[in-house]
Amino acid sequence: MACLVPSYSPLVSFKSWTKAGNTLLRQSTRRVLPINLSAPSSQSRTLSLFDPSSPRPSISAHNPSEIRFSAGQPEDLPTRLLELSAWELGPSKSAITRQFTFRTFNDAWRFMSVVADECKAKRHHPSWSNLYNQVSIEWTTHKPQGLSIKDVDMAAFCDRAADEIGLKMP
Ligand SMILES: C[C@H](O)[C@H](O)[C@H]1CNC2=NC(N)=NC(=O)C2=N1
Repeated sequence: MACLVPSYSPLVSFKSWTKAGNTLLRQSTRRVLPINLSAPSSQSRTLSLFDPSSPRPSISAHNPSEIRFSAGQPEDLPTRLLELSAWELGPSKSAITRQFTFRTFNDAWRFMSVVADECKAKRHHPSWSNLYNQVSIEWTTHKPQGLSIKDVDMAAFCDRAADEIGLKMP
Protein backbone atom coordinates (compact mmCIF):
# COMPACT_ATOMS: atom_id res chain seq x y z
CA MET A 1 0.00 0.00 0.00
CA ALA A 2 1.44 3.34 -1.02
CA CYS A 3 2.01 5.86 1.74
CA LEU A 4 -0.41 8.72 1.31
CA VAL A 5 0.70 10.80 4.26
CA PRO A 6 0.86 14.39 3.10
CA SER A 7 4.36 15.87 3.32
CA TYR A 8 2.91 19.04 4.80
CA SER A 9 1.34 19.50 8.24
CA PRO A 10 -1.87 17.48 8.64
CA LEU A 11 -3.43 20.53 10.24
CA VAL A 12 -5.64 22.18 7.69
CA SER A 13 -5.65 25.94 7.54
CA PHE A 14 -8.99 27.56 6.99
CA LYS A 15 -9.07 31.12 5.81
CA SER A 16 -12.16 33.13 6.59
CA TRP A 17 -13.12 36.29 4.80
CA THR A 18 -15.02 39.36 5.79
CA LYS A 19 -16.68 41.98 3.62
CA ALA A 20 -15.84 45.66 4.04
CA GLY A 21 -18.02 47.55 1.62
CA ASN A 22 -17.35 45.89 -1.71
CA THR A 23 -13.94 44.60 -0.65
CA LEU A 24 -13.22 41.10 0.61
CA LEU A 25 -10.66 41.07 3.42
CA ARG A 26 -8.93 38.02 4.79
CA GLN A 27 -10.05 38.03 8.39
CA SER A 28 -7.90 35.41 10.03
CA THR A 29 -6.37 32.02 9.59
CA ARG A 30 -7.72 29.55 12.07
CA ARG A 31 -6.80 25.94 12.47
CA VAL A 32 -9.41 23.25 12.37
CA LEU A 33 -9.34 19.68 13.64
CA PRO A 34 -6.40 17.68 12.25
CA ILE A 35 -7.18 14.97 9.73
CA ASN A 36 -5.07 11.87 9.97
CA LEU A 37 -4.76 10.44 6.49
CA SER A 38 -2.02 7.96 7.25
CA ALA A 39 -4.20 5.08 8.50
CA PRO A 40 -5.64 2.70 5.92
CA SER A 41 -9.34 3.30 5.46
CA SER A 42 -11.96 0.85 6.59
CA GLN A 43 -14.41 -0.18 3.91
CA SER A 44 -16.23 2.83 2.55
CA ARG A 45 -19.93 2.88 1.91
CA THR A 46 -20.94 2.46 -1.70
CA LEU A 47 -23.00 5.33 -3.05
CA SER A 48 -24.24 5.42 -6.59
CA LEU A 49 -25.31 9.02 -6.73
CA PHE A 50 -24.06 9.85 -10.23
CA ASP A 51 -27.28 8.27 -11.40
CA PRO A 52 -29.13 6.79 -8.43
CA SER A 53 -31.93 5.48 -10.66
CA SER A 54 -29.58 3.12 -12.47
CA PRO A 55 -26.51 2.40 -10.37
CA ARG A 56 -23.50 1.25 -12.34
CA PRO A 57 -21.96 -2.08 -11.41
CA SER A 58 -18.89 -2.01 -9.18
CA ILE A 59 -15.49 -2.30 -10.82
CA SER A 60 -15.24 -5.99 -9.90
CA ALA A 61 -18.23 -6.74 -12.14
CA HIS A 62 -16.21 -5.74 -15.19
CA ASN A 63 -13.90 -7.94 -17.18
CA PRO A 64 -10.41 -6.43 -16.66
CA SER A 65 -9.82 -6.66 -20.43
CA GLU A 66 -12.54 -4.04 -21.10
CA ILE A 67 -10.86 -1.45 -18.82
CA ARG A 68 -8.75 1.10 -20.73
CA PHE A 69 -5.54 1.48 -18.79
CA SER A 70 -2.90 4.11 -19.56
CA ALA A 71 0.28 2.82 -21.16
CA GLY A 72 3.18 1.77 -18.95
CA GLN A 73 1.32 1.03 -15.71
CA PRO A 74 2.53 -1.20 -12.86
CA GLU A 75 1.48 -4.84 -13.01
CA ASP A 76 -0.55 -4.65 -9.82
CA LEU A 77 -2.81 -1.85 -11.09
CA PRO A 78 -5.82 -4.16 -11.78
CA THR A 79 -5.52 -5.61 -8.25
CA ARG A 80 -5.22 -2.14 -6.73
CA LEU A 81 -8.28 -1.06 -8.70
CA LEU A 82 -10.37 -3.91 -7.31
CA GLU A 83 -9.65 -2.65 -3.77
CA LEU A 84 -11.72 0.45 -4.60
CA SER A 85 -15.02 -1.27 -3.85
CA ALA A 86 -17.04 1.95 -3.61
CA TRP A 87 -15.98 3.27 -7.01
CA GLU A 88 -17.60 2.61 -10.35
CA LEU A 89 -16.14 2.39 -13.84
CA GLY A 90 -17.28 5.28 -16.04
CA PRO A 91 -18.91 4.67 -19.44
CA SER A 92 -15.62 5.54 -21.17
CA LYS A 93 -14.05 2.54 -19.35
CA SER A 94 -11.08 4.79 -18.66
CA ALA A 95 -12.41 6.66 -15.61
CA ILE A 96 -13.60 5.80 -12.11
CA THR A 97 -16.33 7.71 -10.33
CA ARG A 98 -17.76 8.03 -6.86
CA GLN A 99 -20.21 10.38 -5.19
CA PHE A 100 -19.67 11.19 -1.53
CA THR A 101 -22.48 12.49 0.69
CA PHE A 102 -21.35 14.29 3.82
CA ARG A 103 -23.39 15.49 6.80
CA THR A 104 -22.99 19.15 5.95
CA PHE A 105 -21.69 21.49 3.29
CA ASN A 106 -18.87 22.37 5.66
CA ASP A 107 -17.70 18.74 5.72
CA ALA A 108 -17.96 18.51 1.91
CA TRP A 109 -15.89 21.69 1.56
CA ARG A 110 -13.31 20.45 4.03
CA PHE A 111 -13.03 17.18 2.08
CA MET A 112 -12.52 19.09 -1.17
CA SER A 113 -9.88 21.27 0.46
CA VAL A 114 -7.91 18.22 1.68
CA VAL A 115 -8.19 16.51 -1.72
CA ALA A 116 -7.19 19.74 -3.52
CA ASP A 117 -4.00 19.93 -1.45
CA GLU A 118 -3.16 16.34 -2.42
CA CYS A 119 -3.87 17.15 -6.09
CA LYS A 120 -1.35 19.96 -5.90
CA ALA A 121 1.22 17.71 -4.26
CA LYS A 122 0.70 14.83 -6.73
CA ARG A 123 0.02 17.04 -9.77
CA HIS A 124 -3.04 15.05 -10.64
CA HIS A 125 -6.47 16.61 -10.86
CA PRO A 126 -10.04 15.31 -10.90
CA SER A 127 -13.15 16.27 -12.71
CA TRP A 128 -15.46 17.02 -9.80
CA SER A 129 -18.51 18.93 -8.67
CA ASN A 130 -20.18 19.88 -5.43
CA LEU A 131 -23.84 20.32 -4.58
CA TYR A 132 -24.41 21.27 -0.92
CA ASN A 133 -23.24 18.16 0.99
CA GLN A 134 -22.46 16.03 -2.07
CA VAL A 135 -19.16 15.77 -3.90
CA SER A 136 -18.95 13.87 -7.21
CA ILE A 137 -15.51 12.86 -8.36
CA GLU A 138 -14.16 11.35 -11.55
CA TRP A 139 -10.55 10.27 -11.92
CA THR A 140 -8.92 9.60 -15.26
CA THR A 141 -5.51 10.33 -16.75
CA HIS A 142 -5.17 12.55 -19.77
CA LYS A 143 -1.54 11.76 -20.55
CA PRO A 144 -0.93 8.88 -21.14
CA GLN A 145 -4.67 8.61 -21.72
CA GLY A 146 -6.58 5.98 -19.75
CA LEU A 147 -6.82 4.81 -16.18
CA SER A 148 -3.50 4.99 -14.34
CA ILE A 149 -2.04 4.22 -10.94
CA LYS A 150 -2.32 7.95 -10.17
CA ASP A 151 -6.11 7.68 -10.45
CA VAL A 152 -6.18 4.69 -8.12
CA ASP A 153 -3.88 6.39 -5.61
CA MET A 154 -6.02 9.53 -5.62
CA ALA A 155 -9.27 7.55 -5.32
CA ALA A 156 -7.83 5.67 -2.32
CA PHE A 157 -6.80 9.00 -0.83
CA CYS A 158 -10.37 10.30 -1.29
CA ASP A 159 -11.75 7.22 0.51
CA ARG A 160 -9.40 7.83 3.42
CA ALA A 161 -10.18 11.54 3.64
CA ALA A 162 -13.94 10.82 3.53
CA ASP A 163 -13.58 8.16 6.25
CA GLU A 164 -11.78 10.64 8.49
CA ILE A 165 -14.33 13.39 7.95
CA GLY A 166 -17.29 11.01 8.11
CA LEU A 167 -20.04 10.37 5.61
CA LYS A 168 -23.73 10.98 6.21
CA MET A 169 -25.48 7.89 7.50
CA PRO A 170 -28.18 6.49 5.19
C1 LIG B 1 2.31 18.73 -16.05
C2 LIG B 1 1.24 18.15 -15.19
O1 LIG B 1 1.80 17.25 -14.27
C3 LIG B 1 0.21 17.42 -16.03
O2 LIG B 1 -0.37 18.29 -16.97
C4 LIG B 1 -0.85 16.74 -15.20
C5 LIG B 1 -1.74 17.69 -14.47
N1 LIG B 1 -2.89 17.00 -13.92
C6 LIG B 1 -3.38 15.92 -14.51
N2 LIG B 1 -4.50 15.37 -14.07
C7 LIG B 1 -5.05 14.31 -14.67
N3 LIG B 1 -6.20 13.81 -14.19
N4 LIG B 1 -4.45 13.74 -15.73
C8 LIG B 1 -3.28 14.19 -16.23
O3 LIG B 1 -2.76 13.63 -17.20
C9 LIG B 1 -2.70 15.32 -15.61
N5 LIG B 1 -1.56 15.82 -16.00
